[in-house]
Amino acid sequence: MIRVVAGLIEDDQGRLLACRRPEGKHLAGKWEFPGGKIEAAESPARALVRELQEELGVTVDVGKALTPVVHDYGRGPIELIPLRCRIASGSLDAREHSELRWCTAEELTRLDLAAADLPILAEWMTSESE
Ligand SMILES: Nc1nc2c([nH]c(=O)n2[C@@H]2O[C@H](COP(=O)(O)OP(=O)(O)OP(=O)(O)O)[C@@H](O)[C@H]2O)c(=O)[nH]1
Repeated sequence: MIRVVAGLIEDDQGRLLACRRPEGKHLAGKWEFPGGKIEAAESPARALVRELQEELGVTVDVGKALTPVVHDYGRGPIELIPLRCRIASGSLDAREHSELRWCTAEELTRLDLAAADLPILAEWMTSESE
């Protein structure tokens, strides 16, 4: 199964960073939490640090994991592993997304999120902030 890590990046106001998938990719136009495929022999946390450096130009401190979600968009199952994190250094640069947006919980519920992210958002909304 393809394993994918997704970063729940929180700011000081308790908002999360949502990222919009660009045209030409699977799920174009949908919003997601930034991250990507975990490479062989790589931990989810290590993969998240690498992916967020590549796609957003930031270094993150990785926190707690939420419950992984298995989802199939019709191309085979993926396991999406959510990790809470915070930006430690760097400034955000949308290198692989069409748009970045800091969102409150209420704003996130109104975004057109990728289906696999919906249970993750629901769990995040009921969890205490670290
Ligand atoms: N990064 C990321 N991927 C997600 C999320 N939710 C979700 O369903 N995915 C799916 O996980 C897969 C891996 O994401 P990716 O960003 O590394 O892959 P990709 O689009 O570059 O490659 P692909 O088009 O071959 O799948 C994609 O099919 C993507 O749609 C999410 O919140 N973050």
